Amino acid sequence: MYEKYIMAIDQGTTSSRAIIVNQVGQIIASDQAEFKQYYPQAGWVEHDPQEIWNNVQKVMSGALINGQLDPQQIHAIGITNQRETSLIWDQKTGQPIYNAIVWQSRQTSAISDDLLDKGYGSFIQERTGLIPDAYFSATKIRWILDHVPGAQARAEAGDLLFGTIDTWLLWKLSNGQVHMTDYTNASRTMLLNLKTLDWDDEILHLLNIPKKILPQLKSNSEIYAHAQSYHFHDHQVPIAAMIGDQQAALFGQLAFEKGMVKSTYGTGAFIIMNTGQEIRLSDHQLLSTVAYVLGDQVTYALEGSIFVAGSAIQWLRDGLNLFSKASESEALAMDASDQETPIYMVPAFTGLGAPYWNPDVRGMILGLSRGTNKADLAKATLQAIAYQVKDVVDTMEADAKMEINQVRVDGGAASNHYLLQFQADILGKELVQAQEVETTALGAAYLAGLATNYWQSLDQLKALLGQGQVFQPHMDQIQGQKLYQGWQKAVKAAAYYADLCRED
Ligand SMILES: Nc1ncnc2c1ncn2[C@@H]1O[C@H](COP(=O)(O)OP(=O)(O)O)[C@@H](O)[C@H]1O
Ligand SMILES: O=P(O)(O)OC[C@H](O)CO
Repeated sequence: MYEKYIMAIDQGTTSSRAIIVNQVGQIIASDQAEFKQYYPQAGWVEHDPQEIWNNVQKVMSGALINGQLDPQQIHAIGITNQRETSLIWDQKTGQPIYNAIVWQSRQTSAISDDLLDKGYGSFIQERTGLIPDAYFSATKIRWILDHVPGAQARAEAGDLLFGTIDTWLLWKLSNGQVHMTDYTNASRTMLLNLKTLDWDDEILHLLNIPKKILPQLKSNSEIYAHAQSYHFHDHQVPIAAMIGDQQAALFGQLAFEKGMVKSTYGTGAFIIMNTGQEIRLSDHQLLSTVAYVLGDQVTYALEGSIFVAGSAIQWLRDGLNLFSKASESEALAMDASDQETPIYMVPAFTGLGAPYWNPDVRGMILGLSRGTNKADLAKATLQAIAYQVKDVVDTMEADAKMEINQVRVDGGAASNHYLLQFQADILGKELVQAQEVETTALGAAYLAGLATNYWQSLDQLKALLGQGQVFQPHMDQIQGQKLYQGWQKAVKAAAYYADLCRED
């Protein structure tokens, strides 16, 4: 008898991955492929949904080929995805009526500004746990229905379907048979009522979004459908997990206990604290969200979302051509000499997310001198990622009224040891790197395995994953405080400049 495996699809902002995991939690094969980013106007970011689907099929095949596996060896599939990114398609033809509007895109900010101007901020936060912003799906849906001729009428007639990327992939994988989402992705739409765990009729009414375009709500670990894609021929492979990628990373980090915190460093950085069965509404502009739903038990979380982290390193690489690989930033930063007046980079390319939520701020570099070189810029950029995470972790401690002793870290940029050491130093906290870098995909694999009896319990999962490198804080506290105060001044300067521009 063949050995059986779980396949997890991780559809991220810049690339898609497929991994194949064995019973002891090891990744035995994987594949990854980047896909195109569309920037139709300044501040807009879009993806082609068909290209995403092709890209996902390619990595599914690639992982099977790389592992030299027979598709029949796949026991179940889990899906995890970039969250909030939204698309609408025609239910009969399956054709998207517009590109997917990506989470980072600011093209819908007039709609969220309008909600705030009309005083709906706290109403929406109480219902959904979110601060009205272009980041979330609701404004993206409204924008597509407004901008595609005839779309509102077609939506009202029940001809159109909305989905985040989990929903789109499930719909494609099931050959258009099921239209479902999970509670974590739904909790990022700004349409889910966190208490009732149902779509919120009043918010739908406020935004004039017809309920019939929304998918059915499901837990994170159950069989939704069987894959009909060509990979599996007639073999019935259950699709048994869907979960937003940041929640998947929390699950993949095995952060099942209340108070546990993870920070993922990818395109953006996302810090999540497990708050157990309690919805903790933030007093400081963090988000309350669903961490995961297993059976009928809901676990909630507090989240700080930072829009630009690893993508600032990408900008140094592709925008400024300072180096050819993101990983080179590590050696460069280590080479940079300490300056009396440190250089600060505020990477607010698409505004600032948590805890500032200032969509108008743009990037700024302060403290340049004639001697500034690319090593200094690499260092300032990596430090900026760490400062933004500190902004969120400090806020999270204030909100949760508890001290966070340890942060579990993962994501592409978490392979940068300069970043992690500086992060531990500036937080004054221990960081624990995941032993397996693909924690996001592992989270989805674990959930698919739990739904299909591949694994039996959370305790069994805990035994699968060892811990990676630990980073302890070494920096003198006074020095750390001084550096961080400089960062806070730099953010104020960037916000002040945005205010001045607004007055013009
Ligand atoms: N060694 C590194 N140092 C700093 N940044 C890195 C490093 N490796 C990757 N990155 C950054 O991490 C991001 C990729 O991480 P990943 O987790 O794959 O992101 P995503 O899931 O958002 O597509 C890119 O923005 C890249 O610039
Ligand atoms: O694809 P990532 O890893 O950049 O994650 C994107 C987040 O889910 C956006 O909220």
